[in-house]
Amino acid sequence: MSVGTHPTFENSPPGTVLTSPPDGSAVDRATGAARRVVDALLRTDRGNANLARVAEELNSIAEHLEEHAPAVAERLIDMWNGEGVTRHDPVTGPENALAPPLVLEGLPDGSVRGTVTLTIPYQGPPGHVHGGVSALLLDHVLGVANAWGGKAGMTAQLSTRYHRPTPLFEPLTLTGKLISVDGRKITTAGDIRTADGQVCVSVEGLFVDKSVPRPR
Ligand SMILES: CCCCCCCC(=O)SCCNC(=O)CCNC(=O)[C@H](O)C(C)(C)COP(=O)(O)OP(=O)(O)OC[C@H]1O[C@@H](n2cnc3c(N)ncnc32)[C@H](O)[C@@H]1OP(=O)(O)O
Repeated sequence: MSVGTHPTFENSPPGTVLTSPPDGSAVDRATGAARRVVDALLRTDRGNANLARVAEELNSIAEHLEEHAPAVAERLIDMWNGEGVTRHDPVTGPENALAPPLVLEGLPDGSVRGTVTLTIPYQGPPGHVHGGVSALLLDHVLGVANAWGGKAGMTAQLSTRYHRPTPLFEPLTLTGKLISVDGRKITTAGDIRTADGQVCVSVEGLFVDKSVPRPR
């Protein structure tokens, strides 16, 4: 799949931001607030006497948003309108409260890199990141690395090795790089490291040059 107007390491300066950073718009600020709510709900005292009222208020906010939501088909067209850098995906999307969100930059050697600190909503083992969350983040990082490398595709296989538990509450650096292209098959590798360089998770992905058509 051609990467169209996507920046690549051959046509763009090092440090090019490859994801959509939060831009201070109302939707980004609302999404940031929703992330705080998810985190705070997990942290607040279970006996917090105001939780019944919190439930009522959050349901009222959800009803307001639903009342203003166009048909899903229409929203999907709108979401996929543009140059292809998404604002809604669950890893980098500033409009998606499930996304940490991770910001990725392109490096001159063809790799991509981003740093993120994950908190309780992403917990698996006590005090550490859920393995599925690590795989989700790395799958996306590899996808962005493919685009930066000049050849995008869909994940066919993601082989994940968990070297040591990945800590919450500390900056983690995620990297990915397109390694080779063989016909329609793209091999890409990446990892998650702690600030002192310890590898917690490494992945190798096989991507196949194919895409799902954008909604119109
Ligand atoms: C910038 C945004 C970043 C976003 C990153 C997010 C990435 C994603 O999450 S993508 C979503 C998850 N992935 C999917 O849903 C993919 C679902 N699967 C499919 O659509 C297809 O099966 C797909 C694309 C993997 C293969 O497509 P298809 O056209 O059927 O390929 P096919 O002709 O069978 O195979 C092509 C080659 O790949 C190989 N291959 C295909 N699948 C696999 C596999 N799972 N394991 C090993 N080899 C495979 C085949 O053997 C073949 O090799 P060769 O050319 O040497 O004979």
